Amino acid sequence: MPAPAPCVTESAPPAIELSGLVKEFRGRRVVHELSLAVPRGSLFGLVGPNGAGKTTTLSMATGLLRPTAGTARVLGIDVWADPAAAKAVMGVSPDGMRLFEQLSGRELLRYVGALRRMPAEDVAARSEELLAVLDLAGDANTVVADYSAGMVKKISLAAALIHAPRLLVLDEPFEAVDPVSGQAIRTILRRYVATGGTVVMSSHVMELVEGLCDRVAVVAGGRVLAVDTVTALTAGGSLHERFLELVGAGQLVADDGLGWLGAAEQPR
Ligand SMILES: Nc1ncnc2c1ncn2[C@@H]1O[C@H](COP(=O)(O)OP(=O)(O)OP(=O)(O)O)[C@@H](O)[C@H]1O
Repeated sequence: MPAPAPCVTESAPPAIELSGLVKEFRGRRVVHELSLAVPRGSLFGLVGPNGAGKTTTLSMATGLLRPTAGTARVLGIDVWADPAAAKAVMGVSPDGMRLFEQLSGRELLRYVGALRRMPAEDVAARSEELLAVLDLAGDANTVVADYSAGMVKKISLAAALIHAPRLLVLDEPFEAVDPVSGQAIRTILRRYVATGGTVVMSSHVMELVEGLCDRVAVVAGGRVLAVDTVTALTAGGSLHERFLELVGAGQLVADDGLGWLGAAEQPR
């Protein structure tokens, strides 16, 4: 697997530094002056309920969505002032981003490698290795349009990794991925961080974040409710419990809610 270039120094700026990020869609504010620092070398989880602003925040942090206000820096580079430099040090797997679907998985990786101006022989070797570890070798010549949702997630991760970036930003990387591939991805991410990389990933699966990540931020309503090490945040409980405490039980169905949804006799 390609290892990220080592870059860790005491005084180095954080892997991601978001300051006062705001996003408004047609006047509706969905991210509210959000500030967050992700230390280098972390495996950082971003969790929050549906509509919390995770994808919007990650999109602003990676140069995919222009903030209404605020700044985003990756490894010290201002994403919106110097997007080319910022994108060169990042690998991004956005949620729902359309890939070049008429290319096969192998062609897509070669294309991404060429866009990254990598030597063709490196791209070829890394592509085959990534396809193998992600269990896509048998479908390497299938067009991405014919991939399942889980296969699309995996080829998108491979495309994000191919240039051995120093920072990986992954929106729901495990969604729709089978357990065997999930295990392979966990191993890849742990090894990547152990060799100097930083991962920021969003997920809805608390157990996954608790078992994999070392730091976590809980986001709701476009604001950071808590950010800490997983150990500190879950002290005395699980991330699942802590998440429900932080986000509130307002989203839960009241005991007497949906009373009509049951095995009651249906009217004839
Ligand atoms: N292009 C858009 N136009 C208008 N509103 C948007 C747009 N994209 C996102 N939103 C709104 O911004 C809010 C945050 O959405 P976002 O997709 O960032 O949440 P999320 O935390 O990633 O949710 P999920 O866990 O469901 O994927 C939601 O209220 C959503 O409706």
